[in-house]
Amino acid sequence: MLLSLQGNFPSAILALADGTVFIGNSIGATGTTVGEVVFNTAITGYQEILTDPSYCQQIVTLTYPHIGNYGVNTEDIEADKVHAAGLIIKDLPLLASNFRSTETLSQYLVRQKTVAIANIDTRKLTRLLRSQGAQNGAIVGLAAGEAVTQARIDAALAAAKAAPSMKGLDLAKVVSTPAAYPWVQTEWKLGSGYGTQTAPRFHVVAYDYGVKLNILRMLAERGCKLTVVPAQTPAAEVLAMNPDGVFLSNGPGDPAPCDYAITAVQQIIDSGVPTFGICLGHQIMALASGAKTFKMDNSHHGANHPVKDLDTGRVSITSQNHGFAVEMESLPANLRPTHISLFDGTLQGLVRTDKPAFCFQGHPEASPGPHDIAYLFDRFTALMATAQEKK
Ligand SMILES: NC(=O)CC[C@H](N)C(=O)O
Repeated sequence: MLLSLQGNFPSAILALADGTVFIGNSIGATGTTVGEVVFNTAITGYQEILTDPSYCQQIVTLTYPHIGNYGVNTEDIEADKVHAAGLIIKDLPLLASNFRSTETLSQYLVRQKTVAIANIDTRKLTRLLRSQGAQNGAIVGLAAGEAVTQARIDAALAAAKAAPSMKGLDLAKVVSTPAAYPWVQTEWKLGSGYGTQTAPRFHVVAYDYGVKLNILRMLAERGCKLTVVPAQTPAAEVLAMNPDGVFLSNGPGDPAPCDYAITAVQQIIDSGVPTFGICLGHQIMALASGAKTFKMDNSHHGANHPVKDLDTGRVSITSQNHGFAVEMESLPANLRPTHISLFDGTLQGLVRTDKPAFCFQGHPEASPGPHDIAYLFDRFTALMATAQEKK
């Protein structure tokens, strides 16, 4: 299979900022892409990972060695396009087979103009990233017939070294929707596909910092009709919609420079409207409450991360995708930790003790991943139900 893959696909170069070079095969678009190289340990869900807007300006390595075997379909998307800056895999099976598949991973990557490399030692790459921390890289996908030359390798290395650091980058406003839109689509079910929320109990305004669609679907499934608004929408505009709750989405980049979001979230929480944040939304809620965030040495990307609920002792296996985290030591008196990672002890969940607001660092919407911690969505609807009773 390896020989056949090499025969059918042009060459590609992966260069890291530290000077490491891998040569493999181009299985996506031709051209050069740069970004922060991270590894994700999920075994399935490559289409959801590629379309997750939180991967903007990141090149994703999948540690599972066979990627592409069930093809690509029109439904398993977390946004309307691929957001990852590039893809690195070991082996692309030559046969894609699934009843929902409409094209192969390689065809999809070409159509989405995503540069991708296969057939490199992803275990070696992962060990390098794991021991030295995340670093920038470049993939060069060559055209058929083009040879890997020293000049091309040098150009790839130069591109990797010139890529901007993720620290200090505000990408939420880059990927956010340009205009507000309504959302009523519910979760996917075998046999009927996605459904529609026709009898909503709550109106939720969702800040789109790069929202994964399955979050919106899981809220709609639980009785919410949503209005998704651009990242820079002022709090006054959101509160004027008289929402039952406000949701703060996941998103790419560093949360610290997102001053517009931090200010708006401060005002929203102060107003007393129930608020729930996921991932970047969790980090923004923490910053808006006076805590600090930092860039982690070893970021979390996978679908098997154990997280402990400090209130109940319950351990959930969770989906994760973050490179920044909230500093435990920086928590003000009105922010109480509710969840921690059992991998490295970092903070995973927070609740405001003075307001109906809470947040989670991982991904309760999974997609891909387990649904152990979906109970957080029910916690949000319960908060909104309590607030409605008081009205
Ligand atoms: N998935 C997310 O929302 C990621 C949040 C942030 N960009 C981080 O890397 O930590």
